[in-house]
Amino acid sequence: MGSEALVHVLLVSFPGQGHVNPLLRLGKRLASKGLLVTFTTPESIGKAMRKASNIGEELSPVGDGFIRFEFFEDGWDEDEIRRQDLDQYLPQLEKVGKVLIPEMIRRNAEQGRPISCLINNPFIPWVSDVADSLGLPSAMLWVQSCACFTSYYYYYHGLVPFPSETAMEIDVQLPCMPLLKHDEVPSFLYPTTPYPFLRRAIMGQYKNLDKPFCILMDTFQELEHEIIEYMSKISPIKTVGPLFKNPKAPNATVKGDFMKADDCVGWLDSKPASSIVYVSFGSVVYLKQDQWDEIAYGLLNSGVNFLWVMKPPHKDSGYEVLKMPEGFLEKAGDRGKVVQWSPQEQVLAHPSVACFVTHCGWNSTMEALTSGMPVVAFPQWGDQVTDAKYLVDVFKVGVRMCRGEAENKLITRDVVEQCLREATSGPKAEEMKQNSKKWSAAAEAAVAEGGSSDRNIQAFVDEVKRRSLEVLAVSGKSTANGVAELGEPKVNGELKVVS
Ligand SMILES: O=c1c(-c2ccc(O)cc2)coc2cc(O[C@@H]3O[C@H](CO)[C@@H](O)[C@H](O)[C@H]3O)cc(O)c12
Ligand SMILES: O=c1ccn([C@@H]2O[C@H](COP(=O)(O)OP(=O)(O)O)[C@@H](O)[C@H]2O)c(=O)[nH]1
Repeated sequence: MGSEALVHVLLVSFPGQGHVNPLLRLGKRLASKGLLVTFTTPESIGKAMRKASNIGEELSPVGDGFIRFEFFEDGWDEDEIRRQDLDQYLPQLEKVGKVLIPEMIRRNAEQGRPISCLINNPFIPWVSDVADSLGLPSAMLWVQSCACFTSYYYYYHGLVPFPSETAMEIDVQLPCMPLLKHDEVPSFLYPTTPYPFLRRAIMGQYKNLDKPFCILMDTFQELEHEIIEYMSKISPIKTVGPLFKNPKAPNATVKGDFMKADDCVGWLDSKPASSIVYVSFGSVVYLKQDQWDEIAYGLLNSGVNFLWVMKPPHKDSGYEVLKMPEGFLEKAGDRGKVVQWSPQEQVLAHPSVACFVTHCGWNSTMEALTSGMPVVAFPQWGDQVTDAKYLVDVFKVGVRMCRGEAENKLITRDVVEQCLREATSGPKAEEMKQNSKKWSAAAEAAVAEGGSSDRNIQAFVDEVKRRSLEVLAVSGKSTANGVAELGEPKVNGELKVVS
């Protein structure tokens, strides 16, 4: 391969699955447009990613560019339980990151790969400070909906009243959004949330919101049209989603799963079209045993086929390990399959799958919409309750099975059964399927060449390239042509291209 010069961006991710997936997908998108991308996150997760996904030391070609990985130590022992406490872990990440990320940047420059831009996702806002201190531009990838971005923005700036100790049940009206009932507002904002540390983590990002020159979002103009237009006037947002659709680089090439997906495609293949209900609550939500049992019986009683993800709890989470009800697997027989982790993108794209019982995390929401998959909404907390509202009432692709953990209500097997029936057969199911197909087509168009998200990505890449010349001119450390020299394998092997 001949010598090539590529602009180099560094992506710094918070170590959560729902954060890594969209940032890595953005990395692949940027690489496919001809950038060199280095993806970094703490080694604790790096280890899991290397084991579960096909990640090595090498540079992987993606479209016109490349992606590579470097991990950094978070300074704690492998089995440190304080990682479970974000109020302790986030300051620790900031402390070490502010030293190690500049070192990583320096090392890359010395090796002929000067970095021109930093991109982070929420919970690690100090990445913009690192960029500032080195005279580099930074951008942030927001990994939830624009509606949630707006909700947090209005809360942070105190622009409208939100539920408070004195008025818990007030509804919230934000511009260009449907009226949110008190329990449809992102639940970290309730005064009584059991997760105030997640509110603090998100608010930390808003404190630094003026630093990134651009806020990329994993949504698309046609999906949240009015609110995107409105917020664009207030904040430098650019919609680039759905990131998981990458026409130029199939996702299978580089993945960031923390757990190896169980093989279930053969089983899906063996079932009739639209006969399976896929059930998954993402990577962090963990239900209680009594609720788990009701879902199990609801699945049995409804007569559907099902693929159910039962992930093990994190060893330090304090969650009790869930069990299937006595005799459940025997009764289900070949009608059901239970896995620890699924290849969700493949599952949602599979013709045997009829609908998705989801916790409505934003990644799952975008993946379902893009795959044309109707949903049964089972939100628990955070942005999930707002996403459920949109899936059911705005996008009209879902039936609601619950309103969230705050409701503190056991959803019985009868309700589960009724929702599954409604989502898989009859006029409502048909209508949801049609709407899903419409969103899937709109999503495809947004990421296709010349579509709204594709144009935004291209504009972002052009801007990064433009700024990279400024950065290198100022730093005076430019290589002959102002960008990283690639292609000639270096003696230390760092830049060896494997194909
Ligand atoms: O990984 C975490 C951690 C965590 C804690 C300790 C530690 O050492 C490492 C990680 C804490 O809260 C989370 C919250 C999340 O909410 C999820 O965040 C997504 C992206 O914002 C949304 O789309 C979903 O709806 C929402 O459920 C997703 C996560 O991945 C995490
Ligand atoms: O069995 C599973 C469950 C989840 N996911 C992926 O994990 C991510 C979960 O993100 P989401 O925002 O939906 O939820 P979170 O885990 O952050 O609550 C999504 O990209 C899913 O496709 C997966 O690949 N296999």
